[in-house]
Amino acid sequence: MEGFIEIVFFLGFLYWFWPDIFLEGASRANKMVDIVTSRMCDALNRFSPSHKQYNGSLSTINDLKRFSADQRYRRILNRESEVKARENQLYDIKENVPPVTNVKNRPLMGLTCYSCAPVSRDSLINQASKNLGLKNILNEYPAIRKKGVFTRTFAHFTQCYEATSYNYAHIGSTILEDERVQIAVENMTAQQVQDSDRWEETYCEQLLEKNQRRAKMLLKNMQSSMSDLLLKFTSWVLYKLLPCFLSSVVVHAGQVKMIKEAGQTGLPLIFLPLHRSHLDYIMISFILLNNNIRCPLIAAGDNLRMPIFGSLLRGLGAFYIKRRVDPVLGQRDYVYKAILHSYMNAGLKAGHNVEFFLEGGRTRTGKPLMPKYGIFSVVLDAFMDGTIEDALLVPVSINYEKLVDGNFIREQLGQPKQMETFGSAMKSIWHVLNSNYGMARIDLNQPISLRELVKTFHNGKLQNHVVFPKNLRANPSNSSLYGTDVVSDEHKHLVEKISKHVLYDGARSTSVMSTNAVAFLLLHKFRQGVSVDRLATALDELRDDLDNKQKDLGFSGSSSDVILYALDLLGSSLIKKETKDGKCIIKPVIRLPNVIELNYYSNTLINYYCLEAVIATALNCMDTQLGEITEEELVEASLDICNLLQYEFIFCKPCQDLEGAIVDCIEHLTIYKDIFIASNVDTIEAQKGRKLAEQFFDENDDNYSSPPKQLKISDKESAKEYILTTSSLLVPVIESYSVTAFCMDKLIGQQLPERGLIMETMDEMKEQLNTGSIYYEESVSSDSVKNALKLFQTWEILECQAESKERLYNLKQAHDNHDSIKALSHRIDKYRCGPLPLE
Ligand SMILES: O=P(O)(O)OC[C@H](O)CO
Repeated sequence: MEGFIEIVFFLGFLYWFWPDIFLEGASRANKMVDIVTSRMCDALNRFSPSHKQYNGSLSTINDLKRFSADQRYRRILNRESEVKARENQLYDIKENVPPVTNVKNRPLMGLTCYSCAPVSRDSLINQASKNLGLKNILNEYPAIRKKGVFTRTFAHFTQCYEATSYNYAHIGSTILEDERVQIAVENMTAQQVQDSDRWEETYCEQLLEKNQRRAKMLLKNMQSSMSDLLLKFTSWVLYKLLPCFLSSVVVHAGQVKMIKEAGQTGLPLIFLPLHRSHLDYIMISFILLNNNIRCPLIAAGDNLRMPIFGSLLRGLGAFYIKRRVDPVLGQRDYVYKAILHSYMNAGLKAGHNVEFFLEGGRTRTGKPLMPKYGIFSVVLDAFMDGTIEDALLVPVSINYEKLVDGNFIREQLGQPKQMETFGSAMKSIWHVLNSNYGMARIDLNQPISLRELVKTFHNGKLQNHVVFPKNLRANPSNSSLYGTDVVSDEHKHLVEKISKHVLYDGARSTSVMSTNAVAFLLLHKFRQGVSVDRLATALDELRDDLDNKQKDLGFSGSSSDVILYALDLLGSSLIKKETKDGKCIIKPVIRLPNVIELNYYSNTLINYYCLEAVIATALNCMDTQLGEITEEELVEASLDICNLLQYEFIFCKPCQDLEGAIVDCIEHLTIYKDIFIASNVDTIEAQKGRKLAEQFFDENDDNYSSPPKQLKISDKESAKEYILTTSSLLVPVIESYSVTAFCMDKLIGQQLPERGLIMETMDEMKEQLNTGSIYYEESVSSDSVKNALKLFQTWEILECQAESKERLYNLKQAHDNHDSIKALSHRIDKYRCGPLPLE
C-alpha cells in the first residue's frame, strides 16, 4: 500500500512540476515557460536591490517563447557567459559588475589544524586549489560546457545522468548473524530472565525468540536502501527546485577538489556537518553527486521516518537511529546498540562514506551545540579494532542567508518541539518553495586523518592497531541522545577531544552572511537604531576585522547595498525603518519573540569573538579604576568566565591550552585593537629582564617568583567603546544563567521535573525583564537555561535523576539551602554588566 501511495505521489509530483510529460499542448508548454521565466526573474530581482535591470529583461524572456528551437540553443550556448555574470551578481550585492577578483580571491577556509594534524594539513592541497574560486553549483556544472543540442537542452538531466555511478552496497543480511548482535540478544534475554526471576526453559526460549524478532525489526527500521538512480533523479529535481527559493548555492571549487582527491584514496570519508537545517544533508549529497564523489550513508533521527519522505530519505542514504533512548531502559538496550554498531561497521567495511551530525540536532540559537558522542565513538571503535585502516574526517560548515526551516522561536520560549509529520513536511516544502531564502554557502573543510588525530591525542603512541579494551559506560546527556551516548572509558577522552575539535573547526570556517553581519551590529552596537551611513561604516570595520582574522564573507560590494539587501531578507518583523529628521533610521525589533530570530543570525559571529568577549567582560567587571591590572588577574577572571560558559562555547582548539589562548588574545588586543598600551604590556627589556631573572634563580627556588606582568588599559574612547560593546555579547547568556541560579531556590527541599523547572525559570525571566532586573530580551532562551542546569550539575550543586520518561532535578544535600543558592547567584552575577549606553 505504502509503495502504491508513493508511486501516486511521485507521478503527481512529476505532473505538477513538468506537466508537458503527460499532456502535450502549446498552452501547457507556454505556461511552463512562464513559470520558469517568472521564477528566474524573481530570483534575479530578489538578488538585485534595484529592480530595473531585470524588469528590462522580462520582455526578452517573453520573446523567448516565440524563439525557434535554434534560437533557444544559441541562448544556451551563451549560458556560460551568463553564469559568469550571475556569479558576479552573486557576490556583489550592487547591480554593477564587480571585478572578477571579488569571487576568485577568497580565502580557502577550513584548513586542518597544524598542531594536531600536520600531515593532513599538508596533503590534498596545493596552490592551484587555493587559487580556485567560489562557484554557484546551480549554474556551474560540467555538463553545461558540453557540446551537442540534446546535452545542452537537457543540461541538468545530462549532468545527473552522467554523474559517476556507484554501487551502493546494501547492508543488512549479515548484521543479524554478527557475533556482537547474537551476544547482545543472549545478554538481553539473560537480563530479562534475571529480572523476572522465571527460569523455565520454554519461557527463556520465548524471550530469546522475542528478542531475535526485535533485533530483526530494529534492523529493518534502521536500514538504508541507498539507490544510485534515486540519488540522480533527486539531484535533477533539486536543480529545478532549489532556484525557486535559493538565489545560489556557493561552494569553493578548491575545497571540492580536495574532497574529490580524498575520495580517491579508498578511505571512508566521514562528513561531519554543523546542523542548521533539514536541507543540510540534501545539499551535501547534491554537491557530492554532481562532483562525482560517492554519497554517504547518513545517520538520520527516527523522527524523520515518516510516510513517503521516510522512504525517500532511505533511498538517498538515510539510516535511522533513535533520537532519544529511555534514560533507564535505553542504556540497557544492548540489542539496539549492537545493531547500530554492527550496521555502521558493515557500512564502513563495504566502502561507504558516512555522514552524521555531531551536534545531534539542529542549532536553535545559531551557535553550535556541544557534541554528542555516541555515533562518533562507533566510528572510532571501528578504527581502533581494525575494521578500517583509517578514515578521513571532513568537517562541513553550512550557512544560509535566511533560516530555511524550523520553528525555533517557540522552542526557545520553552515549548516542546512539534514533531515532523507528512502533513507538516508538505506544508513547509510548499512554503519554502514560495519564499526567498537568499544564498546558501557550504564549506567542505580539509579532510583530517583519524589515525593522525588519534596518534596526536595519544601523545604519538599509536601502535599498529592496538585493540583497546572496551568497557562501555553510559554517559547520558540531557538533550537528544542521538541513538546512544555510550562511549568506552578508554576512548572517551579521544572522542571528546576530536568531536570538539571538529565542531570548533566547523564553526570557525563558517562564512559570514550579510544577514549575520547586519543582525550582529544592530543587536550589539546599535540597539537603539542607526542611520544607514553609520551602519555602513560599522560594517566596513567589521569586514576589515574579519579579513584580518582570515574569515570569509558570503557577500561583497558596497556596505550600504549589502545592508539594504540584508534588511530585505530579514524582513520588517525583525528590522524596522523609521524616518527621523528626514533621515532613515534602522532599528532592530528587540521585543520578544522577534528578537530571538535576530539573535540567531547574530550568533554566527559570536563564535569568532567569544574569547575577546570573555576578556572584555572580565575587564568590565574588574576593578580597573587606576587603569592597570596584572595579566595574571585578567587571565584568572577570564578562565573563570570560560568555566561559567563551558556549555555555550568551545573557546579554543582542544589541542590548545585555554590559558595560552587567553594570553594570545590579550596580545592580539594590544597589537591590533589598542586596548592595552603596548609599551607597558611587555617591552623587550622587560622580557629580557624576566629571562635573566629566570636563569639567575633556580626554577625550584622558593624565593623566586617572576614579576607580575602589568597591563595598562588604554584611555582612548575607542578602547572603552570596544570593551563595552564586546562584553555585551555575553550579557544575554550570563543573564539567563543568573536567573536560572536564582530559580534554584525553588528546588530547596524538593524535586522538580525538568520541564516544570525550565518553564518556571522562563516565566521568572520574563517577569525580571518586565521589572527591568534583566536588560536583554534575548536572555529568554530555553537553551541557555538547559546549559545552566548542566553546568550546575558539573559544579556538583544540582543532581538529576532519570525516572521512566522524566528527568527530575534536586539540589545536592550540601547545597540544599538559601545560602548556597545566594553564593551561586553571586558567582554568576559578578560578571553581569549593564545595558549598552544609548548611542
Ligand atoms: O533539530 P532536530 O532536533 O529536529 O533534529 C533534526 C535532525 O536532523 C533529525 O535527524
